[in-house]
Amino acid sequence: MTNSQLTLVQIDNYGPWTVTPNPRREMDLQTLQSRLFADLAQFVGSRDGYVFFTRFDNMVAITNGLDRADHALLQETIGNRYPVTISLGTGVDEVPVAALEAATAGLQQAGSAQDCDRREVLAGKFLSEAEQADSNVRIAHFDVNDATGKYTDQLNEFDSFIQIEQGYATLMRYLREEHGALSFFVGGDNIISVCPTMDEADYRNAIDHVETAAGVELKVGVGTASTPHVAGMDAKHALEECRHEGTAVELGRPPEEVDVATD
Ligand SMILES: Nc1nc2c(ncn2[C@@H]2O[C@H](COP(=O)(O)OP(=O)(O)OP(=O)(O)O)[C@@H](O)[C@H]2O)c(=O)[nH]1
Repeated sequence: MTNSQLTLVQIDNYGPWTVTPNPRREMDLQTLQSRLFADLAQFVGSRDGYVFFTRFDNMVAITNGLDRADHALLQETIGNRYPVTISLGTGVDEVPVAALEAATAGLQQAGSAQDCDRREVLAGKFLSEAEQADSNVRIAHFDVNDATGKYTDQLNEFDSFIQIEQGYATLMRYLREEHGALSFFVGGDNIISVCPTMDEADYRNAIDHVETAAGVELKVGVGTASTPHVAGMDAKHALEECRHEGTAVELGRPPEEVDVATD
């Protein structure tokens, strides 16, 4: 079955820290945030998960394949190396937004993001070993058609950015509202979504909606597997098939074929 295990990563009491004893230099905060994201990407990615920077003070990870001990180790290693600590909330559901709601509830029940005594909370449900073996996560990798020719080589960077961001904003809202899928901008013209069970027409409707509402043309490759990395790789291969065939939507291979592949 499709089952997403999502983790909300929240920097503890970060707002007050950024201004104590005085407001800190903005580029120092940006350095800390991007290094923390890089360390999370390394830790989660090496265990075949995905993490997205979202607002940097709060980040969202897809953690199918990572258990409670992995999460506790992540908190320990960040706490040892950074001037801030992180709380982690987890949730599991067929519908990604429901998994994130559950993950969020665990942290919100433990206190506010800005409580000075709420630190390193680890709350929520994890897939059991048996559930992990029986579950698949679905990754959709969206890409703007000919972003280089239409935007990068034609417009200044800010106007290109507006186009890409408008496409992203339209897609993220549509998939969230229609399907409970969660979409994340990952750089360039790429958006990665964690999705519940959706068919080809659902993806096509999403792409049509973005073209009509924002004037941005997308294509998408979809992968389904036991971990985000394996599902995401199959999505990338499916996207290459879109490029090759000139199609807008390619659903990858069935999970039983994807999970035994070595790429
Ligand atoms: N995060 C991420 N970014 C990528 C990936 N592939 C390409 N990009 C980014 O996307 C930008 C545009 O590359 P493409 O999407 O290949 O180029 P395009 O001009 O849109 O051409 P087509 O996609 O073939 O229509 C690159 O400069 C990269 O920044 C990827 O797999 N992941």
